[in-house]
Formats: sequence, C-alpha cells, structure tokens
Amino acid sequence: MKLRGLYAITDSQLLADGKLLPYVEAALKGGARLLQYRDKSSDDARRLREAEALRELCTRYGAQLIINDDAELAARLGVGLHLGQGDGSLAAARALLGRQAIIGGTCHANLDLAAAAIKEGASYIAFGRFYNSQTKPGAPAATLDLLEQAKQRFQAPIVAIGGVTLDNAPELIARGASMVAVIHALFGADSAAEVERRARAFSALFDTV
Ligand SMILES: Cc1ncc(COP(=O)(O)OP(=O)(O)O)c(N)n1
Ligand SMILES: Cc1nc(C(=O)O)sc1CCOP(=O)(O)O
Ligand SMILES: [Mg+2]
Repeated sequence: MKLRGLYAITDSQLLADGKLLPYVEAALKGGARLLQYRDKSSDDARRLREAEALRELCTRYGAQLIINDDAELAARLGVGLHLGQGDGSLAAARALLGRQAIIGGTCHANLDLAAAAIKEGASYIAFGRFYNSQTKPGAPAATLDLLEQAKQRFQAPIVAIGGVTLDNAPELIARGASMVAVIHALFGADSAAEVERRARAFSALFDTV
C-alpha cells in the first residue's frame, strides 16, 4: 500500500459518547488511508473490542489500522503499529509483526532518529509537532526546513503531525510530507457529516499539491 494521504488518529475524549465508530467511518468514507487507534487507557477488554471494530471498518474501506504504543495488541489483530521513542524497540516490533506490517516511528525533529528508525525497519518516519497542538501541546517543535531535509535524505514515507489543519496541510505536503496525521482538525467536529467533509478536503490536497 502506498503511504500517501490522510492519516486519521482517534482521540478518546473527542470520540467519547458513542462517536468512535460513526466518526471513524466518516473519516474513512472521506478517504483516510491510515487510521491510528490511540487510546491511553488500561482497559484492555475495551481496547480489544474497539480495535477489532476499527479493523473491520478499515477493511471495509480499504484502509489500514495502526495501533498506537501496543505491539501485543497489533500482533493479536494482525495490524500495523506506531511506536514513540519510549514505546519499545522498532526492530523487535518488526520481528514480531512480520515484513508486511506497517510500522511507524516517532522522530520528533531529529533526522538521526529517523535514520535509526529506518534502519530498525520502520515503514514510515513521523516528524512533529509542526504547529500548536490542542491534543499534545507539549510535544517538541519541528520546522518546515527539517521536513525538506528529511525529504531530501530519506526515501521512506514521511508523516507530519501536530496541529495540522486544512489551512496548513498544503505547505507540509509541498515540503515533503507524504501523509498528514490529524486528530483535532478532523475529529473535533459537531457531526459525522462534518468529519467526512473535512476528511474529503484533506484527501483532496494530495491530488492537487
Ligand atoms: C503518526 C504519529 N506520529 C507521532 C505520534 C506520537 O507518538 P508518541 O511520541 O509515542 O506519542 P503518543 O502518541 O504515544 O502520545 C503518533 N502517535 N502518531
Ligand atoms: C499524538 C501527537 N504526537 C505529536 C508529536 O509531535 O509527536 S503531536 C500529536 C497530537 C496530534 O494531534 P492534533 O492533530 O490534534 O494536533
Ligand atoms: Mg507512544
């Protein structure tokens, strides 16, 4: 699968009160290619149930499910994984999940971390945060120049994350992002119809830029 387009990431607060499945389905209808299940709770039974439901939705829409932080859950479901710097070894995750799995690594604003992630078998490298993020305000800042340098240095797909909106996504794509990872500007919406509209608009940026 070509890693290009909208990368939607779930948020437990924004998608509470029964919104998880309808809002995710709307994002997938709108063209999201990757969906990350990001749930920081320790309710394993609910996490498994929700991840299974998301996997089934992703299959229906030809998208790929990525689990945040939890290699065991990804292995159990046979789906992809995203690991941050403190979340365990990418090489071990690659050995666990196999060659086909999509595995991403957080590289903050550091090209050396990206080189190491690729060496360990990452399918994509993620840089951020590029703008003010309501979801993760304390994340270290990355710049458009760094993005351009990463594009020149690496062939691996580049994911840009952190405060991404419909207004700033075009410059990220123009400077080298193959995917934009979005939480608030996608799921901070009043209705599933609005999520779908936003997802379509994000996806369309990849046709034109
Ligand atoms: C696509 C993508 N990029 C970066 C992150 C951040 O991962 P991490 O640094 O491990 O932080 P948490 O998301 O676990 O809080 C991500 N999840 N996805
Ligand atoms: C989960 C996460 N990681 C980041 C990083 O920079 O590594 S920024 C971020 C939050 C992204 O959410 P929003 O689109 O609402 O800003
Ligand atoms: Mg993490």
